[in-house]
Formats: sequence, structure tokens, C-alpha cells
Amino acid sequence: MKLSTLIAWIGNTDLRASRGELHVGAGPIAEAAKAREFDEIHLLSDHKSTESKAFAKWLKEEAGIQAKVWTKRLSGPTRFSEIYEAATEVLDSLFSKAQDRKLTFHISPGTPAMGAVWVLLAKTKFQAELIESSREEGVLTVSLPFEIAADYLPARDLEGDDEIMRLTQGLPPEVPEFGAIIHRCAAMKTVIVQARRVAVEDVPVLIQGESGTGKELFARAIHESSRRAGKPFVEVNCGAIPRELVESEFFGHVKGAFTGASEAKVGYLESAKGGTLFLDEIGELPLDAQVKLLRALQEKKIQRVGASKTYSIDFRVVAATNRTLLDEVAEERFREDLFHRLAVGVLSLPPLRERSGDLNLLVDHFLDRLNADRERNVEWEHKKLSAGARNLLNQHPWPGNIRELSNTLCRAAIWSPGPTIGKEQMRNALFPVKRDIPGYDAVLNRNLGNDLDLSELLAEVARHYLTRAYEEAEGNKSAACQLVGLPNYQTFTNWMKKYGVKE
Ligand SMILES: Nc1ncnc2c1ncn2[C@@H]1O[C@H](COP(=O)(O)OP(=O)(O)OP(=O)(O)O)[C@@H](O)[C@H]1O
Repeated sequence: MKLSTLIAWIGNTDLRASRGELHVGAGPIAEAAKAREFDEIHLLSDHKSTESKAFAKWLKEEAGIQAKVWTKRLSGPTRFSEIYEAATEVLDSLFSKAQDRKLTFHISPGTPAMGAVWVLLAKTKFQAELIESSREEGVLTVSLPFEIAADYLPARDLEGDDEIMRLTQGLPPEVPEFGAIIHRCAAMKTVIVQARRVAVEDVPVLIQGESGTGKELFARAIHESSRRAGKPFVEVNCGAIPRELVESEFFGHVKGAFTGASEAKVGYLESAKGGTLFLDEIGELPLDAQVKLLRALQEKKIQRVGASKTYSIDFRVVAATNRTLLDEVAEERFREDLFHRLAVGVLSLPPLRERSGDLNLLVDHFLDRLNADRERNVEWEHKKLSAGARNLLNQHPWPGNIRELSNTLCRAAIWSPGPTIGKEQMRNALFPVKRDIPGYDAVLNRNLGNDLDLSELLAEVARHYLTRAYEEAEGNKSAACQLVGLPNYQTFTNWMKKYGVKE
């Protein structure tokens, strides 16, 4: 049997209707849900998750149907390619399940660009009925007496990332926590698919990545999409526990177990019962604690410090590290047996400087958040970035990754007196570039002599930046030339030819 499925973006009118604002009626989504029979409703949302959740709750009361919300942050509500990607991601997830569906796309809620994408998708990739609603005419089927050729699909999709599509097959729908991981680049798409795949398997996961690359975000998303969602998610920063307290913090203790143990204490492992234990900075765990942790994981039992009884434990471990744990094993600072117990599902998060195309998305996301957080402050002027400030952000190598990006924007916004964050304010807000970035030495510290070919080295650097700028600007050479300080489109084209960079 086919499930009758309504899909729509949540629009501002829907939100206003749910808040009972006058003159907007029930809003297009609730109108449709009441006028027609649907087995399920999937709502895409670019709004704050609290607002979307409140809307779904209201819709349940209003129309008697529980909708699933997919948070899809867009850098702007009219960004065609992002809207297209968000919609196809949701649809692909739905169709990766065996369940057959009869789709209805609601084109009224949201921006015209969102409506246009539904039309495009209904006419090309997915068979779907299109509906619209108005207060005057109610809910109507939209009939479009023409065909759209698949040639109009955005190039990104036509190129098709077959590997990602293949990996997504058979996956359950993405939970909002994964949807909140802002990304566009293929490297992140692949890690997210891997994470979603491993999430449902209940095996230990090791997440590797430089500081501030989103390891905790991934750990939470894995927990939320596992069968342990709703159970505790206990986060432990292994580097922050004083050595002498590690055992009692991990395993708990009985009253009087040692001087100062005036009360019995439940340890992290017991607190995570039924849920997920997130061991952040696992590489910092002292060796003796590693032995005890390994034993607890093997035997699935723990003993509180000072107790004679043992307790059975059941939790999933997700560990994270910004060190290369195998190097730590080689240096005998990390136990090999514990490494193998933890590293069943391994995810490697790429640093921001390797995530071509993601930076501007993240910048817009953090700036929106910054403005939204200060909305109520009457003295706060809504901030936007000048082109020069954005270019500086794009030129920075982000050794401190996404956390550093978010903090830099915050600093620059606070320091700029007017509504526009200028280049100078951004320059002041950026920390000077550290020179120990991987790759830096490889360019500047080569040995002089016969092996050094300066013209090839310069060409390598040029190729690297031209390719990055071209990708970042999504093939728009007028935009790309500004990212690398070349005067115009023509010079950029000449350089591309000279250094053999493909279009
Ligand atoms: N792709 C992303 N989209 C949105 N926010 C992100 C993304 N990646 C990271 N962040 C944000 O950046 C900050 C750092 O991320 P997180 O704490 O997950 O990194 P981490 O790798 O665990 O860092 P550390 O190694 O220092 O503990 C957080 O505020 C997080 O919400």
C-alpha cells in the first residue's frame, strides 16, 4: 500500500497561524492537512528548531496529524541550489526505505524559490501531485500543462555523487541533529552518511578530527538516531578530570570509600545506563584508567570504588579525539586493545580549510544566529558582512576550525559600531595565522638544492588556490577572481589556462 505523504516547507504564514496571529487563518499547511487525507506529513524547516517543533505540536492539535520536521538551515531562503539540495536529501531519505509513497508537494508555504523547486522536482525526479492553497479558494491541485526537461536540474545533482547516493540506500530518515550539521562539500556528505549508517548499528564509534570540527555535534546526532535516543547522553571530557579522581568519576564510589567520600556517588558509566557515553578527548585518559575502562567494556560490569558488588552496565561508547590515536598507540601512550575496542566505526571529520564551499554557509549561519540571539537587545544593530570582511574570512586557514570561526564573527560583530562588519574589524578579530598548519612547512621549508623546482612549486600553489576559488565560487569566475586577488574574470581565465586548472 502506498503511503499518502504531504511534503512542504514551513512558511512564515504557517508559523504566524500557529501563534494565533490575526488575519492569517490556519495557514497553508494546516489547511491542506485538514482538507485532504494524508498518512504522513514531512515538513522542511529553515526556522529555529524550537519554532518548528512548536508548529508541529500546534498542527497535531489543529489537524490531528503528527508531522516530522526536518531542519534544513539555508544561508538564505531564496538560495535555489540549497533549497534544491535540502528537498532532494529529504526525498532521497524517504525513498531509501522500502515503503512506497504517493507524494504531494505543497507549493504555497515558504518563498517562491521553494515553490519553484517543488515544481521542478515534481516534473523531473519525483512523481508528485502539486497543491496550493489560498484563503479564498481553499486547497487546489496545480496542473502544469508542460514538461520540464531534466536538463534544468542543478549541475551539482546531474554530476551526481553516485557513491553518496549508493551509501544512502536503506538508511532510516535523517534526524534533525544531522540536519543541523551545516555542510555542502562532498567530504562532509560522505562522513554524514557513514555516521548515519553506523548510528543504527549500536557499535562503538571513534570520531577523529581537529579541535572544533564538530565531533560533539556528530556524537549527539549518532545518539539521537540510534535506538538509544531518549536515553541518557553522558558527555565526559577525559582531559578535564584530575588523575586521582578518574576512577571514582568513571565508576562511582560508595560512602566512605576514601577520605572526602562523604556520600555515595554514581559514576559516568552507570549514569549512561541504556544510553550513550561520549568520551571526549579519549587520548588524554591516563593509562591506568584505560585499563579499567577496557575491563568494564569487556565484562560489561562495573564496581564502584570501595564496593564489593558489581553492577551490569549497558551503554554505547562514542569516543572522540583530536590526536591521531594510532600514533599514540605506537608511542605506547594509548593501549592498543582499548583502541581496537573503541575504533569499530571510525569517522574522520575534515578540517574547515579542506571543506570547500562550506565556509560561507557557516558564516551566514553563525551571523544569523548572532543577530537572532541579540534580537531583543534594542541597542543591537542587525549586522552584515562587507565583501572585504568575507574575503578575509575566506583567506584564513582556520587552524581553530569552526569554533574559531564562530568566535571570530562574534568578536568582529561586537567591535563594529555600525551594521556592516568591515574588513578592518575582521582583520582585528582574526587571530594571526599560526605557522604550524599542515602543508605550510611543505611549501616554505623545503630543502634548497637540486630537488627544489621553484617554478613547479609556485605553479602548485597557484593551482591549489585557483581550484579552491573556482569551487568556492561555484564556477563563477567573476566571483572567483576576487577570492584570489586577481583583477578580473579574464585574468582568472588566463591563469587557469596557464596552470592547467580544469573548468
Ligand atoms: N557543521 C557544523 N554546522 C554547524 N555548527 C557546527 C558545525 N560544526 C561545528 N559546529 C559548531 O562549532 C562548535 C564546535 O563544534 P564541536 O564542539 O562539536 O567540535 P569538537 O570537534 O567536539 O571540538 P573539541 O575537539 O574542541 O571538543 C560548536 O559550537 C558546534 O555547534
